[in-house]
Amino acid sequence: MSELVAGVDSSTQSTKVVVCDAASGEVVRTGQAAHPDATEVDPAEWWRALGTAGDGLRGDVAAIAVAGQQHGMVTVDDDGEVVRDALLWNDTRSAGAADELVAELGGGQPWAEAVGSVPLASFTVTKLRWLAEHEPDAAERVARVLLPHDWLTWRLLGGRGEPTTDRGDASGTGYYSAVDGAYREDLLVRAFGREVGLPAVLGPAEPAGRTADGVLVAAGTGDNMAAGLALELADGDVAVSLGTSGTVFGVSEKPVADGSGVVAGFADATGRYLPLACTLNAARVLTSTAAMLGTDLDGLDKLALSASPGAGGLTLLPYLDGERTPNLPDASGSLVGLTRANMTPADVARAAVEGMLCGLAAGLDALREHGVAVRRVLLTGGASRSAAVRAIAPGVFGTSVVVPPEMEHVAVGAARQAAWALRGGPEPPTWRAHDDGITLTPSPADLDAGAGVAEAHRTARRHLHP
Ligand SMILES: Nc1ncnc2c1ncn2[C@@H]1O[C@H](COP(=O)(O)OP(=O)(O)O)[C@@H](O)[C@H]1O
Ligand SMILES: O=C(CO)[C@@H](O)[C@H](O)COP(=O)(O)O
Repeated sequence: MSELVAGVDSSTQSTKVVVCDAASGEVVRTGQAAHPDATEVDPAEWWRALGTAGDGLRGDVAAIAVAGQQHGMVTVDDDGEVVRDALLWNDTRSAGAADELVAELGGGQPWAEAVGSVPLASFTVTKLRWLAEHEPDAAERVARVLLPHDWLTWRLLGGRGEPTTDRGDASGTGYYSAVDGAYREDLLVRAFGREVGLPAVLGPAEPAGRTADGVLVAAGTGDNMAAGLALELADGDVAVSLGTSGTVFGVSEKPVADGSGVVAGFADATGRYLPLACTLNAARVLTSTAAMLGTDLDGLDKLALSASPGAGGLTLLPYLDGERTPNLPDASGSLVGLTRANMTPADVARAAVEGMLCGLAAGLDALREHGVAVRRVLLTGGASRSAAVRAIAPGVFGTSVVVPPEMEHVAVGAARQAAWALRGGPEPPTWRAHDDGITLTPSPADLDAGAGVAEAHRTARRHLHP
């Protein structure tokens, strides 16, 4: 056994920690702790969760990296104290600020060209505008703005020195150009009204420092970027992550600049780009539907799989928490096409799984339109464990779906980055010794049914949200 490295996934619902062999990537132990269920959270809760999930980290780990939920606004004052609870990526209160900022620059395309993405309510830059407008006293006290992974990385270093970030997570702020490798402080000032301290952007294998115990702390990154590192995405591979958010992303050598805002032009954690489409409603559509039907997730799977494709004509637009793609922050969900025949637990369960997947299929189409090759989809995130998701996804996505071996990909990607920082060199260590997982290939009947389901979803969406 070579040295050990730790990877942290501080995502929306929980913190997961994995400890891996630095040479092979073999996972030797894991831990997990829940986060509060809210869209604004005291960052101290993440630190507490890291302490619980990482219990046992001490002593034998040579390096660590933190991957965090993207976009969250963590504000700190001159003493390094948190000014207010962090506003998370799924907090939509800054939707009005997003509209203002887009209008001020003359539309989405100038933003996409400046920083890769059109700022929607998720993006940090819109949260800063909201803070300046709605909480001027708090805004006054802000000395620095950090992302969740930046703040946790800084805490690991004891709050000493200047905070750091990486190109991947910085690309989700709305005030960093991954193409130029530079902050667009003019856009931050436009949003917030004044300058504010920003973390230094580290290179992919550049360490942030060492903990008081001498553990090397790598740059860290955003959670989707870390999943990309773990999945070792190659040309033609597209990841679909089904966590709190649903994300669809691939890795590309060239940046995208989608002025419609559907595809965000993020950077990855290796120096390339990570075009990504994101929905606000993924795994929790299934938990909420299961709860409504008085069953658990296994029960929901059984019900969904007992119904026919298309759920007897029932379509769920699952905008339960508003929606980001399409940009409908104030939307609510709709069940369309109810009849006496399909008003059954089985059809409702099926419509929930199909509706969630259709949002991601639309993201997949948008990625294709922006030149991302889609030869197969790799499933990750909590809801990728669902038997119904695995059965229905190949038809709805219209392509082969790979279910990689069970592991926490975000945390493993962070661990791989930690191993890279430890070893150095131009490329991360090769960890793909493990097998590729299960490949699910859609039959012609699955493809037909999936196309019908996606069309019904599009029709319902056009009708209800023209
Ligand atoms: N077998 C399953 N079927 C459906 N959903 C599942 C299953 N197992 C876990 N989940 C869901 O996955 C979600 C957690 O996934 P995760 O990727 O960790 O989310 P996040 O990164 O947003 O915190 C939870 O909502 C949980 O209910
Ligand atoms: O905002 C995005 C992507 O742009 C989200 O994907 C967040 O990064 C949160 O991820 P999960 O906690 O849902 O995995």
